[in-house]
Amino acid sequence: IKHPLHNKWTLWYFENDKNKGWEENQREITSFSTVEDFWCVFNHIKQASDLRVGCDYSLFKSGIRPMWEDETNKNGGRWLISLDRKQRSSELNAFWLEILLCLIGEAFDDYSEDICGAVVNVRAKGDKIGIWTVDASRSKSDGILSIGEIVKNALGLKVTPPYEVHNASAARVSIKL
Ligand SMILES: CN(C)c1nc(=O)c2c([nH]1)N([C@@H]1O[C@H](COP(=O)(O)OP(=O)(O)O)[C@@H](O)[C@H]1O)CN2C
Repeated sequence: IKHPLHNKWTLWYFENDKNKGWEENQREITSFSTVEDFWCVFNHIKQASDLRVGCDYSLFKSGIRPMWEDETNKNGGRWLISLDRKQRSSELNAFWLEILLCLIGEAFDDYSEDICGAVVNVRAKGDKIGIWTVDASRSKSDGILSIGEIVKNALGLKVTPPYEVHNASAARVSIKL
């Protein structure tokens, strides 16, 4: 029998088609709920480092869309790991796989409930990995800090990455627009 995961997860792919809206460019690839099916999907698709710049992968709990506007994301935020260009060849794929395994393996102990998903952005200016949590308010700060600590240790980061609140990010975009 296959080994069931605690949650069902959905993998999304974002390709930057200028003729379409951002939301239209977010495409659902597939969902899985066993360890074996995770590896089938993961071994079948391109590595993050092989994606064209401007593309993303997102892995979110099924039912949560990989966007700020989703009910479950709208009050949340993300731990944001920004890589420099040379880390694409040396660490991007290893970091992304490590984060995926933390997610499906519920590595955040009793704060795994606060996890929505994770995003990897492949960008010319430097790749990014975001771990999205459900609520950025002070009421969830110990969960956020604990998740950040586990991510920092899992990736062996020397410095603690920043945690960004989505509505600030969304506001920044609207101001920029
Ligand atoms: C529903 N909706 C429109 C919407 N909902 C969203 O949730 C959402 C967006 N739009 N995003 C748009 O992508 C641009 C690049 O962000 P980037 O994170 O790819 O990073 P770069 O600037 O390409 O490095 C953002 O500036 C924003 O325009 C980003 N984003 C998460």
